[in-house]
Amino acid sequence: MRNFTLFTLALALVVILLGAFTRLTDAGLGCPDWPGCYGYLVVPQEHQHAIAEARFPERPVEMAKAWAEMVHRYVAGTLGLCILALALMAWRRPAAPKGLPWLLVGLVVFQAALGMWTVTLNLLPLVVMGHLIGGFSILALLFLLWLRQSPQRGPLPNGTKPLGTLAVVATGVLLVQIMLGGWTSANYASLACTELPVCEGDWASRLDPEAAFHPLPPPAKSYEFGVLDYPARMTIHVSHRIWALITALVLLLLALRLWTQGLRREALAVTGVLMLQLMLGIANVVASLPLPVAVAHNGVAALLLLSLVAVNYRLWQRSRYE
Ligand code: HEM
Repeated sequence: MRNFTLFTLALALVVILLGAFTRLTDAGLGCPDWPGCYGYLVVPQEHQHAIAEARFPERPVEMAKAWAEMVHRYVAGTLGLCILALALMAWRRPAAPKGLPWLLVGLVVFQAALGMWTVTLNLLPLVVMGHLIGGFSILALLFLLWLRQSPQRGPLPNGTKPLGTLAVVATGVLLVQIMLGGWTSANYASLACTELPVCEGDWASRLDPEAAFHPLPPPAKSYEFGVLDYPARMTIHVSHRIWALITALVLLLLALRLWTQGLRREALAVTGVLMLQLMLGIANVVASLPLPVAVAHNGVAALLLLSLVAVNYRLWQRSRYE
């Protein structure tokens, strides 16, 4: 079951990367219906285009986008089945964790509903960001499930006790940063500031937090390419940058404390992945969001979250020795 959990974890990472690819290639509405594609089980063939376009006249078939969307759905469906299989395996094994696999089943069902609403609500930013967070939560919990089946590591060095709280705070700070990233992407605010390190123009006097963080944007037929005006998008972008600074400081403090307490492997993992993520974020801005960089920025955010799950697990597992 441990190996199958690892396989499912890897599959979840693939689904997250496919989701980022779909979002970043503007293929989220590549199939305007759900769960089918223009009413078909697979992407409509050339000879079916006329019928497909009669069903959805406002959305001519674009094969590349439809394929991106459907591949994401098929692989996500496979992930859902693997999670269900994990829950059934755990149920039959007396020593296996029981609650976590079924929590994952519930989450993956909700995630499928969010995937449906992403399409039916025409990329409403709250749903798009929620779908991203759902994916990250599934990944983090699968990793936790794998850790719980892994051999126990030795007792912690003395003095690491207070680090547990710092690790939880750092995870909270990182989650806010991931949400802000998802909000940046879902509101098409990625290119609202093009200069570094500070946004161009009189940005500070034009901030509009109310419009930027209102959960529901002004009603629109579709939210593809964003509906917020420039000050709101710029505010979202700037917030993601400023919170990145706070995240970096908190995570570096955690890494420093881990290092001095002898947990060097954990300290190096957090620092290394954080540095990579910051470089990818900066490259996003400098090079105007190249697709591979933007997809990698999403994937490395997921890895950063996993590094903190590992740190928390290590620090809090001490209760088993006490
Ligand atoms: C700890 C640091 C950071 C984390 C965890 C993080 C995380 C994220 C996440 C999860 C997304 C959403 C990606 C998606 O929807 O596919 C995102 C988007 C973005 N991030 Fe970051 N980020 C960090 C730092 C930065 C920095 C320092 C910059 C620039 C200076 C930056 C620029 C961007 C941009 C432009 C986007 C939008 C890309 C898009 O449209 O997909 N990020 N970030």
